[in-house]
Formats: sequence, structure tokens, C-alpha cells
Amino acid sequence: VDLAVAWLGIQMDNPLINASGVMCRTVEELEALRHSAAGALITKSCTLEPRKGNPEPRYASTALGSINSMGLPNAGYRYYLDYARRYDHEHDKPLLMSVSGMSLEDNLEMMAAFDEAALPVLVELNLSCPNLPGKPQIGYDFEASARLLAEVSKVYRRPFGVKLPPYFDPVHFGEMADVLDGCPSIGFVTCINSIGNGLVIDLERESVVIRPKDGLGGIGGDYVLPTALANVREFARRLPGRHVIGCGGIRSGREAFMHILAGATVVQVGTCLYEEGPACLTRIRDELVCLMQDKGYRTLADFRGCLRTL
Ligand SMILES: C=Cc1c(C(=O)O)[nH]c(=O)[nH]c1=O
Repeated sequence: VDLAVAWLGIQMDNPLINASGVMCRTVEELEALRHSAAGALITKSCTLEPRKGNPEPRYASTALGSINSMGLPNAGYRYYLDYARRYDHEHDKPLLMSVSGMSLEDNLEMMAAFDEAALPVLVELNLSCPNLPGKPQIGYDFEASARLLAEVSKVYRRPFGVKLPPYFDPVHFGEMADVLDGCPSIGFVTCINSIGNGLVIDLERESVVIRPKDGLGGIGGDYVLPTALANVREFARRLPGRHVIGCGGIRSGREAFMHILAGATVVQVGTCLYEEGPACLTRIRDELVCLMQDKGYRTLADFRGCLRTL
């Protein structure tokens, strides 16, 4: 069995990446990922200036997954750009960079800086942070998304990707696919970000479990798998020439297989990685190999996008 994937000019020996935001905010965390079984790594979404993020507690896990309202804590884009400048791109696993500016101007300033640096990285522009009080997820505003992508394409002259929020209606799948179809620079879409603004209740304490936004936060884990798979399949169908990165609910080889069957080129692991640590990537990789052997598949391409309908 061969788990290798070559896409958008990068080679990965397996399709597993951390989800942006998980275990990727500091150089120490990024180095731990670099030494893990991950096929590639991605940085925490960055802003123009460093941010402390929301007040704690801002993350909680449950039996079925997680809720977070981190509030985009990060060291600022220069820190991650510096890590990328020092990275051994030629010999090491691919490095992806997540960008999530607080405004159009901030996004353009950061993307121009990344363009200027001309590093062999893939940029994932985050259109879906659900945890900035008072700020809507750009991905739910189709006109704003189209404007942002048109402006970014002028300052960042290479293919890049976008991190999308989950959509829940075929009309919205279609509208966002039209926006992305109209932007030739989009080489990939990552589906999905957390399901925004859920509420987890601690029954004993009769209380919410995180402080920001009176307990509202992005939901991840088992809760989101069906929604993630639907978004992967729907965007893979609508954007045949672009890659889809599957993210949401992956905690074993089984869910990784499902995402790829639904059309994902590679996949990202979030909540499971946060809870179990980087060893989960070794486990998931090995489980995926076993599953493929049991099913008689030699490569990921043997089954990618081959989900049967009835
Ligand atoms: C970049 C901010 C995000 C955050 C955050 O930093 O609160 N949490 C998420 O689940 N998704 C995000 O995109």
C-alpha cells in the first residue's frame, strides 16, 4: 500500500496534516509536528500583529468532540514567516501557512508579504473563524468572499487555498462554488472549519464550559463528521479542477478513508490531535493502511472520489 500524494507541486508520503490551530502556534509545537507521522504541517492562522486571544477557559472537550473559542491567539504573521524562511523545504515535509487577517487590509498586507517572500509553501486563507466577537465568518458572505479573493489574487500571484466554514444548504454550496470557480488562483479548498457557535452545557454545574461569548464556540470532533463529509463531496463535485482538503471528525483510519472516498486529496486532523497528541497521526496512518489492504486498494487514487450513490 502506498499513501503518497503529489498535489499543487508538493509531495507528501501520507495524506495526514494537522488542522490549522491545533498544535501549531509555536515553533516548539510545529517542530513536534515536523517530527511526527504527519505528511505535512500547517501553522496556526496568523494576524498582522500578535494576539493573546479570548479569555480562558476557551477550549473544552466532550465525549463526542470539542468546543473552542480561542479567539485567534497567535504570534503574528512575521513569526510564522520567519519559521518558513528557516524551514528546509527541499528536504522536509511540506509546510502550509494559514492566514486569517482581522480586515481586508490586513489580509492583503500579509498576503503581499508572503508573495514577496516567495517561499515554496501553500497558503490557506481562512474565511471561517467563528470566534471573533462581533465579526461574522467571511465565508457566509458570498459578495465579501468574492471581493476578498479578487483582491488577494492581485497581491499573491501563486495558487492558494481557502478554509471554508460548513455550509448546510445546496444553494449555498452552489453560491460558494461559483465564487471559487470565478477565482483561478484557488488551488484548494479546506472543508470544514468548526461548526460555529455551538453551546456545550455542563449539567452538574448547570453552566456553560467556556468563558467567551457566554459559552458559544466552534464545534469539532465526532459531532461534525457527516457535515464535513457532505461539504467535501459537494465541493469536490462542483470544483473538479481544484483539490479539496477534508477536515472534520477524523479520529481513525476509517474517517480518513471516508473523507478521501468523498473526494478529499488529503485530510486534516484537529480535535483528535488536540486530545491524543501527535501519536494519533501514526495510529491513523497505520489504520488507513490496514483498511486499504483489507479492501484491496494499493493507492489513495484507487478509491478517491469513488463514493457510491444508491
Ligand atoms: C482562526 C480562528 C479559529 C479559531 C480560533 O482561533 O478561535 N477556532 C476555530 O475553530 N476555527 C478558526 O478558524
